[in-house]
Amino acid sequence: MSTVKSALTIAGTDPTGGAGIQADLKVFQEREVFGMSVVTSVVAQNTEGVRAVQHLDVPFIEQQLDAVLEDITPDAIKTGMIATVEMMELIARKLKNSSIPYVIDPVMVAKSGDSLMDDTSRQVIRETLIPLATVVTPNVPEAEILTGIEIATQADQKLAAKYIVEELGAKAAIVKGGHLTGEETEDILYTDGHYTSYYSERFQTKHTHGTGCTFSAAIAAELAKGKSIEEATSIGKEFIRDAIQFSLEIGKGNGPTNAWGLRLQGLPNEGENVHGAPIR
Ligand SMILES: Nc1ncnc2c1ncn2[C@@H]1O[C@H](COP(=O)(O)OP(=O)(O)O)[C@@H](O)[C@H]1O
Ligand SMILES: Cc1ncc(COP(=O)(O)O)c(N)n1
Repeated sequence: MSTVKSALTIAGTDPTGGAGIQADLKVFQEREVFGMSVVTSVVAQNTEGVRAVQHLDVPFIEQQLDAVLEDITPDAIKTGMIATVEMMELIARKLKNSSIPYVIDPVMVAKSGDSLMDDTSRQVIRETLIPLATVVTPNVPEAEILTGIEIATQADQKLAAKYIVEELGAKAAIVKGGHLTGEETEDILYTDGHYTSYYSERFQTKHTHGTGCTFSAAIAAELAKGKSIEEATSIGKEFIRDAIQFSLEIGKGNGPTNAWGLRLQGLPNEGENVHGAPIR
């Protein structure tokens, strides 16, 4: 029996590699979890914005899902961009009786401001997918849409996280604080009647393309390894912190997070490479 853990992402694409499926797979690899993917929508986007979107036919998404699930049982599943009600219904049907840890990043709008989910789907995700989730990881605007609560403070973040669990039926919710202000970022987890805050310094950088994808994929990878929700969130927070600290100046717009940031934590001394070996 293989002891290798695997994780499946069901999401949209980013041909520049910074967000969506491509980002998720890089994170899974970094966390040493075997990454698998089912594409929902193909997105013509880059670090500057979204140019066009093509949704795949739902029966074809189902064929991809069946091809994976009839062969390999993932140890965790993550969904990202699920743009239509029909896609949500399909995924809900497939995951209804599953006990596989399931992370929902309820992707609604790209960093560039382009919409990745239509208005009806923003409401329907509350009834179809959220109740099946082990963890939901909304940013502030997404949490506002899911809960109807305006979020400006830590107390509002808490209310929203609790609402997603107690009213919408997820096992846990993390309302992320990236869109708020302050010297620190605070992400607030609510599960089993308790709140836990996860902090990091706030980096002054515009290179934050794919932060949400990176964070939720790291959490999914850790859940795949059997970590608790709290442990997985803690590792996810460390992972995204370093991925943002060492984010990449690639492209003309908002550059991507760096999935190998964690490996650069101890910056090399001058004249050494990142592994401490002398540069010749
Ligand atoms: N400038 C920043 N410095 C440090 N961490 C950040 C920064 N911006 C976002 N984060 C963190 O990245 C993760 C995703 O952030 P957020 O911007 O809230 O969501 P999204 O990427 O989905 O819009 C969270 O853990 C958040 O706290
Ligand atoms: C296919 C896809 N999924 C998600 C995002 C969100 O990215 P971000 O994490 O920057 O909000 C994106 N731009 N494209």
